[in-house]
Amino acid sequence: MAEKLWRIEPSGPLRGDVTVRGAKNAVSKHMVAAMLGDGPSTIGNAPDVGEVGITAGMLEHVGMTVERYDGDVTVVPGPVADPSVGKAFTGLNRIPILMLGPLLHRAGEAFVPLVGGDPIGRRPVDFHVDALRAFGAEVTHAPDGIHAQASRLVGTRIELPYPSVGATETVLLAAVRAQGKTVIRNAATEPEIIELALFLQRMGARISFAPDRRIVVEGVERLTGARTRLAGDRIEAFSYLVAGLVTRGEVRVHGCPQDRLVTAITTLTRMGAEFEITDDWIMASAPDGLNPAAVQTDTHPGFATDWQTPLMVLFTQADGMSVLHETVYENRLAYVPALQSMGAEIEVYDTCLGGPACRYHDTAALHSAVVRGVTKLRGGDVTMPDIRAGFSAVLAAAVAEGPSLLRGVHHIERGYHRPVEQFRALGLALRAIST
Ligand SMILES: CC(=O)N[C@H]1[C@@H](OP(=O)(O)OP(=O)(O)OC[C@H]2O[C@@H](n3ccc(=O)[nH]c3=O)[C@H](O)[C@@H]2O)O[C@H](CO)[C@@H](O)[C@@H]1O
Ligand SMILES: C=C(OP(=O)(O)O)C(=O)O
Repeated sequence: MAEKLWRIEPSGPLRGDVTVRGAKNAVSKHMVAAMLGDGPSTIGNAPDVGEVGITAGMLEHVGMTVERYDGDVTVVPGPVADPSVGKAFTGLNRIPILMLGPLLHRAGEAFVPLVGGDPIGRRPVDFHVDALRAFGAEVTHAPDGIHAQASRLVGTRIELPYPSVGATETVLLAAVRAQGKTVIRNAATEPEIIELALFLQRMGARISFAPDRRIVVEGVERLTGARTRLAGDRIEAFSYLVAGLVTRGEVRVHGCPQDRLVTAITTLTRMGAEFEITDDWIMASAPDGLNPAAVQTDTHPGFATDWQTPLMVLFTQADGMSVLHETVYENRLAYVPALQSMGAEIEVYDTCLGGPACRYHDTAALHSAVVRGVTKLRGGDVTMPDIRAGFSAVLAAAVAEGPSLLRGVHHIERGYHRPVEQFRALGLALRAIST
C-alpha cells in the first residue's frame, strides 16, 4: 500500500486564520446517540476527517443509514440488520464500545470488536462493562470483542472509579432510554459530555447535572431525531494557537468558543502569550518570547491531556526549564524520543513532578518530563505514533532548521479537519507525498 508522507521545510513564523469544526470524537458520539432516535438526526459543522468515515461504516454495518453533505452528517436509524459491529472494525477507533447501549436498546443484543484508539496507555474498558452490567445487561468477554444481551436496561446508581469521558458517555447512552432513574457519580464533565447531553435532551432525554460530578437521568420510552451544530474543537483550536506561538507568529482561530479554552488560555498567558479574544475568534502572539511553566494534565476543567503534545514543543522554545506531569494516560509521553531525535532536550521520569501524586505514582510509567528551552531543533525523519503526537511533530518540524519527513500521516487525518490546507494557509511549506 502507498505510504503517505509530509515533507516540511523551515517556513518562518506561521500567521493567518484557521477555522475549526466540531471535534472528531464529538461527531462520532453524536452519530451513536442518533441511533437511539425514532427519526433522522443531523449533526452540523462536522469535520472532514477519517474518524467520521470509520464511525459511519460501523453504523451502516448494523443497519443505520448515514448521509454526509457539506459538513452535515445525517443518521437515519433503521431496524438493526445485524447487532454485531463487524470484526473488520477491530482497533480502528474507540467508538464500538459506545454502541453497546444503543444496540441493546434497539436489538436486545450486541457484539462489538476490540476497540482501538491511540496507543497512549492501557485504556481498558472495565468501567463501561461494569456500568452496563449494573443496568442489568449480561456482558461477556470474547477474545475478539464483547457480547452483551438485555431484554430491557433498568436505571441504576453508578459510581465511576475515575471520571472517564467514554464511560460517562456509555452510561448516558444506556440511561436515556432505560427503565427508571440512573444516577452517575464521579462523572466526567468535559465540554464534549455537556454537548452530547444537550443533543440527547433535544432528542427528548431527561438529564440533569447536579453538583459534585453527579448526573441524574430519568429514562424515557422513546427519543426523536434532532438537529445540532457542533462547537469547534478545543484541541484543534489550542494546537493552532500554539503553532503561531512556537514559530513566533500569530494565528487567529475561529469557531471555538472561549469557554472551552479557559485553562489553556490562562496557561499560555502565564508563559507570556498575549491574547486578543472576540466572540468570533481568538488570537495569540508572544512578541517578548515565552517563559517556562509547570503544567499537569487533568480531567476537565484542568489542562486537557490532548493539549499536552503541542505544549511540549512550545516548552522547547520557552526560555528555561519547564515541567510536564501527564496524569491521564500512563504512556502518553511515548512520542518524546521523536522530539529528542530532532534535538529537543527532554528528560522523562516515572515520578510525579510538577503536581500532587497521580494514579501512576509508584509505577514504572514514564509520565513526567523536564524540558529545557530554548533549543534549536533540527529537521528529522519521524514516524508519528498517534494523532496528537503527530501534530507535535509538525510543530517541531515547523521550527526546526532543515527539512523534515513525517510518516504516519493517517493519524493526523483521523482527526484534524483538512490539515494540509490549514497549515499551508498559515504559511507552512508542507508537501504531501505518496510513495
Ligand atoms: C474517543 C474519545 O473521546 N477520546 C477521548 C476520550 O478518551 P477515553 O474516553 O478513552 O478516555 P477516558 O476519559 O475514558 O480515560 C481516562 C482514564 O480512565 C481510564 N479508564 C477509562 C475507562 C475504563 O473503562 N477504564 C479505565 O481505566 C483510562 O485508561 C484513562 O487512564 O477522553 C480522553 C480524556 O479526555 C481524551 O484524551 C480522548 O481523546
Ligand atoms: C486520544 C485521542 O483519540 P482516541 O481516544 O480516539 O484515541 C485523541 O483524540 O487525542
